[in-house]
Amino acid sequence: MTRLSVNINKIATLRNARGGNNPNVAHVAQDCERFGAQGITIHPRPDERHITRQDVYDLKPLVSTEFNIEGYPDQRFMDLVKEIKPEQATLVPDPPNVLTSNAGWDTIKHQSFLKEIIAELKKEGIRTSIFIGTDIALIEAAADCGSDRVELYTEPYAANYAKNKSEAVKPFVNAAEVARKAGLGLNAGHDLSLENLQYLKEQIPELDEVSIGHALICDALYYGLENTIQLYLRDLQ
Ligand SMILES: CC(=O)[C@@H](O)[C@H](O)COP(=O)(O)O
Ligand SMILES: NCC(=O)COP(=O)(O)O
Repeated sequence: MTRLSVNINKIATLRNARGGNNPNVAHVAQDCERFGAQGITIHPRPDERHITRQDVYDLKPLVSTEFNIEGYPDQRFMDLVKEIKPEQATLVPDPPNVLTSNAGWDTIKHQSFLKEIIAELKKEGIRTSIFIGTDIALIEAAADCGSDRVELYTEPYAANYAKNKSEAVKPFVNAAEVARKAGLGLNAGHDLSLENLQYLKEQIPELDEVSIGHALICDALYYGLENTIQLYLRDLQ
């Protein structure tokens, strides 16, 4: 079964736009779970452009499925994650000012750093995932870092899907095979949508989890949040 983890960053973006508490991020997270989401993902960035530190504390006691916290593992992130103890921490190589995540880790260049971080998180009982591209050597190096899982950065797949979906998915199918052989669990995320999700799942049925935010929240403006979550779950059958 591939779990759908709904990334609620954009709910916080809308809330922050007016400075109040509408939409209520914690209530939306609970509703996402009630509508069938099998996880909640957040990415508390240093500038708090969407998810704030307080949101993380507010969400912790309420998330009843799987809580996945993404971010660059600086001291701020590590202290927060070790205190909150989510089911999963996803390590993302984002610099503070990046518009959105736009690359995976160089797990060869940063191997000693990542090994240390992952050991620290696993000591707390937190499952680890490394956000990564489809480079075979880097995926093998992710296993050497001791990570439980990798999350395939799927923006290149989404960007090329309309042009030629079979070509777009090939690197990801290969990467999934290498991850499996290396004993890594397999997540995927970034720019997944109702256009491209079903084909990805058909080509990589062994996916453990997809985390989806931007497109899903945009779809919810038209279909409603409950219907939208059901549509994404349908595409993961
Ligand atoms: C790691 C990943 O692909 C997403 O969590 C992405 O970081 C979303 O971040 P924004 O919602 O800030 O674009
Ligand atoms: N890890 C990917 C994620 O959480 C959501 O990415 P997106 O769907 O907002 O592009």
